[in-house]
Parts: sequence; structure tokens; C-alpha cells
Amino acid sequence: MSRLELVDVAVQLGGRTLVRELSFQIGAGELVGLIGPNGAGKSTLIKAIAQLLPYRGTIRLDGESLDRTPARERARRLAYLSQDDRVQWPISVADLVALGRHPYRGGWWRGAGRASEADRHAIESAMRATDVWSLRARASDTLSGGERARVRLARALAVEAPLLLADEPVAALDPRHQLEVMELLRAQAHQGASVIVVLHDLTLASRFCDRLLLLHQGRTVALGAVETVLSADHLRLAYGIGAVMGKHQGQTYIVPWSCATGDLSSTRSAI
Ligand SMILES: Nc1ncnc2c1ncn2[C@@H]1O[C@H](COP(=O)(O)OP(=O)(O)OP(=O)(O)O)[C@@H](O)[C@H]1O
Repeated sequence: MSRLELVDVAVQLGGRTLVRELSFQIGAGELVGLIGPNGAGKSTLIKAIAQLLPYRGTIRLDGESLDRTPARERARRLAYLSQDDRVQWPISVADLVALGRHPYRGGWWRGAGRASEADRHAIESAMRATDVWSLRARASDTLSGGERARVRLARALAVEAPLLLADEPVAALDPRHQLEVMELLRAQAHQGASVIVVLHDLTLASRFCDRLLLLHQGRTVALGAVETVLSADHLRLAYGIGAVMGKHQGQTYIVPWSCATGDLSSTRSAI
């Protein structure tokens, strides 16, 4: 049985259809990259899976419809890292990461200082893995964009959920931290989690993901093996670019190189 299953999922907002009849499955231990141009519907799809937007169709986690799963249980089984990186309160980094353990607690939040042994272990592991342990006493609203991104990822990892949805987790990161975060997501998958990561960097998508889902205008352009999805035709049709592709140490790198010329509208509408 697949871990996550979407059947004919569609999202309509403000009178527009943002995701169109999309079906796919992800197994335990898989890292799937969700790619596509700005406005393709990637965040909308991720939010629908996270039950943050109304949708049509069915989304099942371990065989159970997510819209029927009680909220607290869902919050343990599904960790969501949003694209929105605003930090609303001047709470410490440690307390922000500790919020990831909230679904395991009864009653109201008491902060990282009063966490159980299991909570403390999850919080510290997540902070060390994302390289933010040294920031633990800092006020979270004083962090740089990249530091904040890693702290928010730590909060999502602290949930220790079997499904991790990460919307552009490397967008604000320097190259080394981008690689570290992708290795971390890979490691989460190796340990049995199912991970969906939204990416704009096609080389990272190619190198680290098991499969890719390429969206354009809310539709699936391609879903499958990295080499199949990242074809020159798909890049031209979905992104309107020409790219330089090559191999290094047996892995594919992709450098967006030129804006495709000519009328793409007819080919795009055919996708
Ligand atoms: N609440 C809403 N009402 C109407 N349209 C919306 C709403 N939210 C998003 N959209 C539109 O839906 C489309 C898809 O948005 P979405 O954020 O899912 O794109 P994306 O693929 O994540 O893009 P990006 O790469 O820019 O983050 C966009 O055209 C966006 O303007």
C-alpha cells in the first residue's frame, strides 16, 4: 500500500481552477520533487494535501482519508513546512522548534524548557541536523532569512511525521546549506519518511529526488523518473527555457540557459 495517495484531486479558489484532477501515489522512503514554473499550483497542491485548502477528490495517508483524520492525529502524521517565512512572535529559536512537538502534548503549550525526554530528543536532533543548535537562545525574529528557513525546517523535522511536505525549503539558503538540507531530506526518506519537496533548482531536483512531478497551469506535465521528467521538451514547454544539461560523477546537472523563443502558447495549451 502506498503511504500517500491522491485520486482526482482538484482545487478551485476565487472562481479559478488551480489544480486539475491530479492523481499520484508516494511510497514510504520516497523523496518526490514537485517542480514547475511560478503559479503552476505547487503550493496550492501542497496546502491541499496538508488539509489547509478545500479540494475535490480523495487524499489518503496510509489508506485513511485525511479529511476524516482527527486534527491532532493528522498533525503527528503530516509535517508541513510552508513557503511563508514570517515569524510572528519574538520567541526563542528553541521554543519555535519545540512547537513541532505540540501535537504530542495534552493541554496548552509550555515551551521547550518543560518538554518530555522524547520531545527534547526530537527537538535537539532536528536543531543539530539543520545546523541551528547554536542559535537556540536567539529570538527567532532576529534571524537572517537563511537561518530562519533552517529553524522552520527544524520545527517540521521535530514532528517526526511519516509524511513531510516542504515548500521551497532551500529557496533562501546559501549553496552549502542547500546541499545539507537536500541531504537531510534524503536521509529522512532513507529512514522511511515520505517526503514531497517543492524546488526551483532543477539540479537539486535531479540529484536528490527519486521521482519528479512537473506541474504547469495546475496540470501534470510529467510524473516519473528524473531523466524522463527533465527532458528538453518538458523544460521548454513548462518553463519556456532552454537548458544546458550534463553529467558530473554520474549525476545530471541542469543550468537554465536561455529563454525559449517562438510562440509557446500552442504547445503549452497542448500539455
Ligand atoms: N486564494 C487564491 N485565490 C485565487 N487564486 C489563487 C489563490 N491562491 C493562489 N492563487 C493563484 O493560484 C496559482 C497557483 O499558485 P501557487 O502558489 O500554488 O503557485 P506555485 O506553483 O506554488 O508558484 P511559485 O513558484 O510562484 O511559488 C497562482 O496563479 C496564484 O496567483
